[in-house]
Amino acid sequence: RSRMAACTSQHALISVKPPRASASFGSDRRAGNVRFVSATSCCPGSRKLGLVCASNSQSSVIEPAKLPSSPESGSTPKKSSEAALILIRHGESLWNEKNLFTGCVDVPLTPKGVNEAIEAGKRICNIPVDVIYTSSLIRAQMTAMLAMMQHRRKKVPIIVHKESERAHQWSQVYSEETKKQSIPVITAWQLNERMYGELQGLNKQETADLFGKDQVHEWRRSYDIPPPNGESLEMCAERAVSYFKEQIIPQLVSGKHVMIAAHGNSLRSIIMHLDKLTSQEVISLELSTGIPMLYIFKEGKFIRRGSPAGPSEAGVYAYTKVRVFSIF
Ligand SMILES: O=C(O)[C@H](O)COP(=O)(O)O
Repeated sequence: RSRMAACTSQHALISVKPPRASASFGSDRRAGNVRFVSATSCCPGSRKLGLVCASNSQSSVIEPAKLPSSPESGSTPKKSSEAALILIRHGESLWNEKNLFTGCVDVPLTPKGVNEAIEAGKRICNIPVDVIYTSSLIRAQMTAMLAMMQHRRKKVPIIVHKESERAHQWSQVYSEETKKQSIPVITAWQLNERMYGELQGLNKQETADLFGKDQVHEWRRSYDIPPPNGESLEMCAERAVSYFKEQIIPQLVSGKHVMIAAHGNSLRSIIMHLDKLTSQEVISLELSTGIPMLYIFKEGKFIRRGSPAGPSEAGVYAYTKVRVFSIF
């Protein structure tokens, strides 16, 4: 708490309120998964500038979040001036576990990743979700599905197949009632992890030993320097943020609550856009696996609400100083 207060006064980015439900916070409570690392200490394990303090931080900045409501039934939400946007980086994959560059290689979750996805689902179980977007990669899809299994509405997430006319036709649902109990899951390659080029499959530590720590850090975190024959974050942002603007924002504008399950770098590029981070600031943005982040879309603006807390703290959310950004 005092650490956080110090952090707040130092960087003036987080507003602190005493945790109301601190007694019920579990030991794994994580305040958020957006972490800035660069200079002085903000939270244990991070080195500066907590937009939201690093995961594993005991204390959190919380405030009851006012969440948009969702109609209790019906697949078409009423037009609302507020909509929830949940972003989740997939849980740990088999190659995260082995510390291998993964990029667009389609690797499944580990048992730990499965658990992370389930825990993520518990954190968002009370937040309405009308439509889910995932990348075309299995680790993001597994995460989305496992998370939705925890949702209190118990709607069935159904992947929308549009890869061919036949796939589309053959996956039709002919009951309006059943449709109401379903959530469409739209998969899009544009949300895939950045393509890591010739680093895919290489061990991150061994690559750093071979090419030097600084070179590998530049490939992994710089904005516009691509790894050999791969995508820079800027290139990844071109497709991911364009898709977000063209396909996802219209859903939010129409009042639909959206969840996106994607990847470290495709989500970094979207967060960079939402939070108007500079190409310097995004270097220090790290996302943990399996921790959801909540934004409220209201009147054309995104309000960052941090990371929803676990189920024992229903109604209490990690909260960062509200930064409002207009998309228009
Ligand atoms: O593709 C990968 O290897 C990871 O998902 C993200 O890796 P990074 O943290 O090295 O960008």
